[in-house]
Amino acid sequence: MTTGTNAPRRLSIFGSTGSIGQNTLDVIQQLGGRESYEISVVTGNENVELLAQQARSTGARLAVTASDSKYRSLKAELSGSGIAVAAGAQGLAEAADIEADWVMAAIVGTAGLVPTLAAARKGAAIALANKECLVSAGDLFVEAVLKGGGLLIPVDSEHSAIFQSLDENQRHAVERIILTASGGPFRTWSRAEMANVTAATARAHPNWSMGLKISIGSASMFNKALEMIEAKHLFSVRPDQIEVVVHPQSIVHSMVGYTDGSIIAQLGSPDMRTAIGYALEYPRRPKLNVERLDFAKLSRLDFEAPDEKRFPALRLARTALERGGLQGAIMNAAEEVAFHAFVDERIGFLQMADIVEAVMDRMAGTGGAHTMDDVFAADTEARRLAAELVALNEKAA
Ligand SMILES: NC(=O)C1=CN([C@@H]2O[C@H](COP(=O)(O)OP(=O)(O)OC[C@H]3O[C@@H](n4cnc5c(N)ncnc54)[C@H](OP(=O)(O)O)[C@@H]3O)[C@@H](O)[C@H]2O)C=CC1
Ligand SMILES: CC(=O)[C@@H](O)[C@H](O)COP(=O)(O)O
Ligand SMILES: [Mn+2]
Repeated sequence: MTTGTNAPRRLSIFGSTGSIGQNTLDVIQQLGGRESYEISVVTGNENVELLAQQARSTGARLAVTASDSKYRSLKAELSGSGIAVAAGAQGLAEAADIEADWVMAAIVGTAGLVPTLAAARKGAAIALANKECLVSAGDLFVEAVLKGGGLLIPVDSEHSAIFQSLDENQRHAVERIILTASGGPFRTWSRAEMANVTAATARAHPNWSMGLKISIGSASMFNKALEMIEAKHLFSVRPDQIEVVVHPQSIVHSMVGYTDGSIIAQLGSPDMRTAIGYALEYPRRPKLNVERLDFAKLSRLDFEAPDEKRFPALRLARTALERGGLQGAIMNAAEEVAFHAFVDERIGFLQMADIVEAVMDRMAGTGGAHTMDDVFAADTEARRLAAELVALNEKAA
């Protein structure tokens, strides 16, 4: 995990062109940029102009686009730079293979699983923004990190908050973890009002500026559903120890409840750079230029119970946690298909949960998650079933 006494740490940013990726590069810049760190790899997908710009400004050794069809334009953008270029699944495998001490896992969706797993197996410290890795591969992913000898440092704001609030010496006294949820743009809306919303409305998060998938997930609360499962694997807690509370201001990022009744929370402005900086410099805290909370100006902090009738995703997460095995992989895969179908206007907003639930129920008898092949097979079958349901829905409409 270290390169030697004085050598700069080598960092790879998977998903550097996205919201988390750009925030990561901002944090790296704030903390000294090329004077402090060496950038091994930057990866993106469609946005090769930005990727090339990032590769040049960071002096990365390798730039990878996940899209085979973008290889030539990335190559052209970086001609004469001396930066190696690769593409597709092979390119992502190369990205994971290059020596790195720390990897930001910020590719969106299940596409992030294979390269992140490969980097974990090589022993890099994994700063995990991509929650889908853990929801899908769960304990197998954690095992790979442990076997690789690296660290797993949560970046998701709630899990970073819990990580920061968990005292390892008090582990035995952890009673519950409390995930905060903003409630998204439809927090107060009825199901009838949500029925016809568009992706443009659903993606408008009240507090955070994020990529499309997670923003839609906040609106449907599937983001919180994924986070419940992510929490189980990160913190080895029982499902009944995981609570969700709606907190519309997104100032309290999450909390840990202890057996003496104490609650330890982490608070801050809704800015992912704090969690990213914490993961980058862990166990030290860096000095970051992010907005400071002014308690005199915060008029109020509200908390309310989540409504699982209006937001069934939370109930589905409980079901997945209770059923265990491959249900996380199944829920994750079906949700990804349903998300794309909603964005493509093939299904309505409320149908996302209907489809995920139907796929989970149909696959409730699937065996355990013993190997990664089990995970990939469950993922494939869940996607097939979800796609079938999307098509059926279109026919009926
Ligand atoms: N945004 C946030 O504040 C938070 C995000 N997260 C998690 O972090 C992850 C990233 O989120 P976010 O930054 O918002 O997402 P974005 O959509 O903003 O960025 C996604 C990144 O993944 C790349 N990408 C897209 N499709 C593929 C693919 N098939 N293969 C490889 N790379 C691909 C994109 O490339 P390109 O843009 O070039 O097409 C981009 O670099 C998600 O798992 C999310 O849940 C967690 C907490 C907060
Ligand atoms: C920044 C972050 O971690 C997101 O997951 C964010 O918290 C989404 O908020 P909600 O899902 O609570 O709306
Ligand atoms: Mn989160």
